[in-house]
Amino acid sequence: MTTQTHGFQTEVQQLLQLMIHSLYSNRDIFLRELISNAADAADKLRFKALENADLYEGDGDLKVRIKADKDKGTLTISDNGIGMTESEIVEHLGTIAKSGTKAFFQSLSGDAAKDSQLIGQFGVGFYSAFIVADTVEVHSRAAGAKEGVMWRSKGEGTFETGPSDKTSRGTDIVLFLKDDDKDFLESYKLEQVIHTYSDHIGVPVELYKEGKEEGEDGGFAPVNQGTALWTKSKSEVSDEEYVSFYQHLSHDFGEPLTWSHNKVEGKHEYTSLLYIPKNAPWDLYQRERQHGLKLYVKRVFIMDDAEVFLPQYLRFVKGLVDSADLPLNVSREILQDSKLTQSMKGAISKRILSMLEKLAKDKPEDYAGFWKNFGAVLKEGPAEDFANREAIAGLLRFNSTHHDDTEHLVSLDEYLERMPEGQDKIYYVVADSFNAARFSPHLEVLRKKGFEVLLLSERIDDWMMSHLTEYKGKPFASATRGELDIEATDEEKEAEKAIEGVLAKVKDSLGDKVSEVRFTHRLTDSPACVVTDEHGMSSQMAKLLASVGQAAPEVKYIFELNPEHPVVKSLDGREGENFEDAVALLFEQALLAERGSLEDPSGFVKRLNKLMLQGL
Ligand SMILES: Nc1ncnc2c1ncn2[C@@H]1O[C@H](COP(=O)(O)OP(=O)(O)OP(=O)(O)O)[C@@H](O)[C@H]1O
Repeated sequence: MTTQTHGFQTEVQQLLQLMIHSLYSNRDIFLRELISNAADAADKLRFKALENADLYEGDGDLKVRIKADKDKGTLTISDNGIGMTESEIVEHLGTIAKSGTKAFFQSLSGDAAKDSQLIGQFGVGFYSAFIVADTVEVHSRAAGAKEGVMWRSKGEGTFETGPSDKTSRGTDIVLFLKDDDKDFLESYKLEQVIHTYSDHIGVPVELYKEGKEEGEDGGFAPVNQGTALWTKSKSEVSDEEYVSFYQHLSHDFGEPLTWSHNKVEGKHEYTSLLYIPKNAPWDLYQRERQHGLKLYVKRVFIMDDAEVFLPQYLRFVKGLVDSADLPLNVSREILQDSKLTQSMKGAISKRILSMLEKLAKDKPEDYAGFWKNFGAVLKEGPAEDFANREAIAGLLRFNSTHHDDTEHLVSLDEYLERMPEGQDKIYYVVADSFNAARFSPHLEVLRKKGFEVLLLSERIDDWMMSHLTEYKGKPFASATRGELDIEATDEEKEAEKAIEGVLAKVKDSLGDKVSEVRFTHRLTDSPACVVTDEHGMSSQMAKLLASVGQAAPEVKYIFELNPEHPVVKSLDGREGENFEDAVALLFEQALLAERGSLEDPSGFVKRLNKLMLQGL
């Protein structure tokens, strides 16, 4: 083997120039790239050795070793993986073997900030060594080869190759660090970076410890554990290990409620490890809060908080995904546009929902705890995740007229199970508080018929219900919106007939304040109520909009009268001011029950006092 000088492919020269300037603020990544290459070299050897175990040459204990030499100012990253032959080293470390490389370089703008982003996405690989080194020397001996090969470059257009005296299998990458980057000779710095990037990669990473006796381990001590926990099969991992891994992953001191560990094979290949925490983090409702899964690609850590794998309404989930299909240099931007990520997100969402279903079924008490902490977040689900609406609905919990207290919650399945014959809808009411919902006049007839009504009073509820149309084939029906579709009895019809003329007079009296006046059968004890149109804006939605400072159109109510109520019946005989006052009072009490407040409370009080005086 002779010593030779080679020119880098034009694109490599461009990459080197751009990268050194634009990636300096992320200089740590060189270590990730080189460790990841070393781990890949181990993986490749393992794969080849499946067919030819001789390639191990008696050394199957694959690892990565990192040694800093302060006297020489060098940092060496060594592996005993597959190694490279002379022709391989010239090809791999002299060119960029990626399709679209030319077009990529043409797309660069010359603006360092923009380009650094693009270069980061492109992937810098081995060449990132030049971010911190002014000279890089590689010594490699390929598995099965007799001779070693040397590669050396200053990263300026050319590189040299020649014989190397390396006899052991694998590759040593020797970085002659620039003066400004000598901090990478310090073990604390190395340990920190190695921990961040390779804590759970499948190959042990060892660091040379100064002053440690050079025994059998040659002075090296492990920095990472060398086994990616999620790569083990479920049966190999104990509950304690899952819990401690959760704590490591989430920085949560507590224990998770449950977890799910899955290897997916087939069209896409990935492993996911997903945890449901027991406690909500303090910033769960802060919009700018980071959330997402840790992303690994082939066991190499890529990024924290990869939010693309989790919908917002499942943002409390902690965990990781390890993909075999994504490229190592994948960026957030690429993930965002990738079909693969979208399909993984879909599958992961389903997985989490079924994990919650299982928890609800097997450990209802734990599920109740989960609901208390995260229920309000899950309620965002029907609006965000159309495809999984039914599954999400099945996980929702409600107060209902069945228990008539705030303590007991019911699921939709329980509701359906109890549904009496003749009932074909799931009735609910949304009000400002539990009691306002519970005592809402709109429920009177439903209660009388023995129909259960879900009582909702959280801010998000009205918005959530507007995204739920049915569950297991049964439509949802708001007790306060639209018609109730409950057939009137003969007596009710007669009562209506008797005071038919009243409707038009009441409408005249109220004018624009209401959109319509009609008789209703939803009331038994109350004389009147207001309802909103099936498609119109509800009181709660209007309040929600107002609370976030948005202009809400005025809610136009339909005023409904109970034809069997004596006060309503009495309208027929009233005239003039007496009639006007009675109508106004009926309307105002209906508004009070619906909204809890009036626009003109003093007018209401005056009318009420007048009525009391008459009664004295
Ligand atoms: N430690 C090593 N042992 C054996 N081969 C190596 C080693 N480091 C690099 N190589 C070879 O050099 C090639 C180029 O490495 P480089 O890091 O530039 O790109 P890559 O690993 O293919 O892609 P990327 O890093 O963008 O995922 C590798 O594909 C591999 O064949």
